[in-house]
Amino acid sequence: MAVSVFAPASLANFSVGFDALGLAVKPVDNTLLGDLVSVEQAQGENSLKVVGEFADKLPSAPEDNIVWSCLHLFNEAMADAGLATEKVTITLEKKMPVGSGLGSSACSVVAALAGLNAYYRDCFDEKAMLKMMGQMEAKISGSLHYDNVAPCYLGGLQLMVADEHIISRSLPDFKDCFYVMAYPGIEVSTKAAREVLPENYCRKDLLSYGQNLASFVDACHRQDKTQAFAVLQDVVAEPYRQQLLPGYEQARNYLLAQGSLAVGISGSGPTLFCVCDQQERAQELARWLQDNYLQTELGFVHVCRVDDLGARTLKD
Ligand SMILES: Nc1ncnc2c1ncn2[C@@H]1O[C@H](COP(=O)(O)OP(=O)(O)OP(=O)(O)O)[C@@H](O)[C@H]1O
Ligand SMILES: N[C@@H](CCO)C(=O)O
Repeated sequence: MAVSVFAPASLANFSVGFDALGLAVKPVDNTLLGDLVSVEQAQGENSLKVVGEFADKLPSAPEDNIVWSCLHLFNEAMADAGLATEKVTITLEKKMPVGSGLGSSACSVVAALAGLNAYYRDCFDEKAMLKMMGQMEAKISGSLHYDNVAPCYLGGLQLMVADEHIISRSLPDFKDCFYVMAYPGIEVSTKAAREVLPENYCRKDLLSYGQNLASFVDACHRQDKTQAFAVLQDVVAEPYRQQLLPGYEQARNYLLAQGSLAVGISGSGPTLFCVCDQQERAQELARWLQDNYLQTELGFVHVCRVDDLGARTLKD
């Protein structure tokens, strides 16, 4: 039996929750923005085939692909649980640009691990899976943060909680909002974007950070859109990372002047996101970003909604 799992793009940090908030997104035109992994029984040894638009951006040796590490981690977990495994052929359809700020590695990790779990008829529960996903993200980015893998796996808006037995909780999101995601077509590695951040923050920023995040979470629970987007300001990463994003400041100023509810950096960038509550306005801003924010022919812009489903098995 072969299984195929799709894992969607995500917007980590959401400006106010560095390493602590993440939102899964899906284009309104039904484009599959994310990675696809299929798992089937092998004739011989384990193998990994990589296809798709961004396949050539990944290391050529299968052992250097994070999906291969996922297979090893999953097989170890099966062995520890006293469960038998088979040799498998894995196909990764790499639809996500690498180093994009859209959670590209998370898409591969989540699709691979969820695909393997589906293949073995859900041997592991959600928490066990999330822990493995976090471990694989940490291997790639050098630090443990769940703000891409949790929304990508579980869907919706996720808040990372400081309890390793829970890891992530769903927050109520704003169903009438559109998220315009503009990927400029250049690569910014998560590691490099973390290295530009200061070791220490001043008291003023610390206080703003706590207040913005708390106000945002409160506004989500009360479905107070005005408060939620009024406090969506990033004092932790954006001031230091915007130097890595050509044209970011100009685009941000334009989009806010045109009535966007909020503008920010998706994950570690270079993707920019802006929020609108009218689809027509979102489409207009998407066209502007297409003409003014993209740097190479690899760039794209999508008008998205929240993806409530997260990783899902696709039927043939
Ligand atoms: N299947 C895979 N998908 C993505 N990156 C992979 C994969 N396998 C190995 N890599 C390597 O992992 C690194 C991913 O880097 P990084 O964390 O900056 O990217 P990312 O996950 O695409 O970022 P972002 O979360 O900003 O989209 C790259 O060096 C890439 O070559
Ligand atoms: N929270 C992480 C997300 C990386 O995709 C960061 O901003 O470094």
